[in-house]
Amino acid sequence: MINKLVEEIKKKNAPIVVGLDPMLNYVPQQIQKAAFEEYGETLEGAAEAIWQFNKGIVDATYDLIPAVKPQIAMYEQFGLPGMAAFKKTVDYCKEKGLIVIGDVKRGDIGSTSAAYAVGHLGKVQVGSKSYYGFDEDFATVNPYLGSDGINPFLDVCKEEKKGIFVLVKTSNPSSGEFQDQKIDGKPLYELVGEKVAQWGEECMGDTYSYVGCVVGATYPEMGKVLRKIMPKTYILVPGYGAQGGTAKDLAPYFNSDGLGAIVNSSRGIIAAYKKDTYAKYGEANYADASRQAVVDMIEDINSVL
Ligand SMILES: O=c1ccn([C@@H]2O[C@H](COP(=O)(O)O)[C@@H](O)[C@H]2O)c(=O)[nH]1
Repeated sequence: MINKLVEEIKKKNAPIVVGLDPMLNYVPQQIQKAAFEEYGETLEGAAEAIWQFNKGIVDATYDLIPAVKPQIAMYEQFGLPGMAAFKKTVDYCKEKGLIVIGDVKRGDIGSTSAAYAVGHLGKVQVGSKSYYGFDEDFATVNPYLGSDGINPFLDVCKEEKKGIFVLVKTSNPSSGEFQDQKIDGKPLYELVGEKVAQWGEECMGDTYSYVGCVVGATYPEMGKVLRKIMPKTYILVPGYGAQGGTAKDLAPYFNSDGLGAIVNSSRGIIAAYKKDTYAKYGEANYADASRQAVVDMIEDINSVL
């Protein structure tokens, strides 16, 4: 899957991923109204509304982008109907030829991580049969439990030809509380980066490993150091746009081949119609606003490569 990700990024000349993080207050009134008329103001109604919203955005942008990153928390908040909307979104994006990065941030003791890996990337055995659960192409993984928590994901990735993105330096303001702490003079995020490079060596695609990492756009100096520590690791970069990361910060996340990083924007794309720049589209044409925001983001990122 890492080879396909690289191919699609090159083909579309778009090192970006659209984050499908639907909040109900981003969903235009006409979509909410139709969903609530059918299902009432219920969890089912909310799930239908976010699914229809996502579908509109995917239909308007899939030809421009290589990948999407649905954030599972935004679906989970609506309970089982929300999880069904997550699955529907994953399946629909794959039908449209998009690579799906499940932003699920899993990781636990070995046996539990194995179940997460099977549920999100692999197949679960039921008697003599086996079934895919959510079936994303990549999943984000929290490395805090160490190799025990990562290895089951690597096993499933090898079998299924899928991949993971391991949290190395997250974009949020308090990420330094633990991640920047020094151990024998080295910040923890660097130690995790070294470990990611090591895990990745035995999981190589053609040029990049299918063990990727997450480094926030909001910490460009650290991004520069981490790029060097993990030359063959694809970096998923959240924090562009709504969190303040800018294109000029991002050049050091890429390798000299112009590859090696994929930049995420969620609110900046899916709620573009709420921003002054795209207000002319209006709520009814929210998907057209998202398309224009994607075009602008691609141009912005490519301008620094
Ligand atoms: O370090 C991290 C890791 C994950 N995220 C996730 O990315 C998106 C960002 O959304 P925006 O609206 O573009 O800010 C969201 O799903 C986060 O959970 C992150 O921001 N930082």
